[in-house]
Amino acid sequence: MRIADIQSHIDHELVSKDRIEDLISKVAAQVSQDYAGKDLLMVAVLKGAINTLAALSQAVTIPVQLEFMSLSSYGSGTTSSGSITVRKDLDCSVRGRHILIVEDIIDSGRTLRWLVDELRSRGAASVEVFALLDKTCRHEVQVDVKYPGYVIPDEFAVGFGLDYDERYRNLDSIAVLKPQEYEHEDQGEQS
Ligand SMILES: O=P(O)(O)OC[C@H]1O[C@H](OP(=O)(O)OP(=O)(O)O)[C@H](O)[C@@H]1O
Ligand code: HPA
Ligand SMILES: [Mg+2]
Repeated sequence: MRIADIQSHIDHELVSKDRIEDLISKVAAQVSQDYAGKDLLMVAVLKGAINTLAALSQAVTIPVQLEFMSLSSYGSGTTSSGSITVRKDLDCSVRGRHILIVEDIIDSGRTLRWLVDELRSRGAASVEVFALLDKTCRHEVQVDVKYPGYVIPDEFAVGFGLDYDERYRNLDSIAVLKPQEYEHEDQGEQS
């Protein structure tokens, strides 16, 4: 789905499809070089990272293993609940493995902080991060990112895996919705 298909819902584009592809191909080249000859396990944080993982894993030139963990803290709103829910854990042990966490966005940083600490405590040999988007102005905790993505402003983004209330994940670029699209949000609800 493109912005033109849902134009009446979209306020503005933040990152075009071309810029997403450009960044992912550069990161893929670097990852292929950095992990050449190593046994790399890419861990995608579902659901948001689904598109980023698909694109990155196809663009690398080395064999990698793909695993998934489903974490949630936003639910149906635009603010973090502050607590991470594990909806699905990994199917394999990470002990002694080189891990690249693949994320769609760093906002407060809490999801990644939790996951990096968790994988290290499970005995991973190394844990690095690629996140397609980064709202640096909203970080509440510190996270080291080896492969940085695009810095975006403090606006709630959708597309390329990112949702608002489970919608818009299948948009092929990153955009901000019109204000009225967010208006049904219950301000009292922790999502
Ligand atoms: O830096 P943070 O403030 O922790 O926010 C980032 C996380 O929030 C979103 O996940 P969400 O909880 O919406 O789950 P989803 O990926 O299934 O949409 C996003 O996909 C990241 O995983
Ligand atoms: O801007 C965002 N969009 C979608 N999901 C998110 N999770 C944290 N920040 C965001
Ligand atoms: Mg979400």
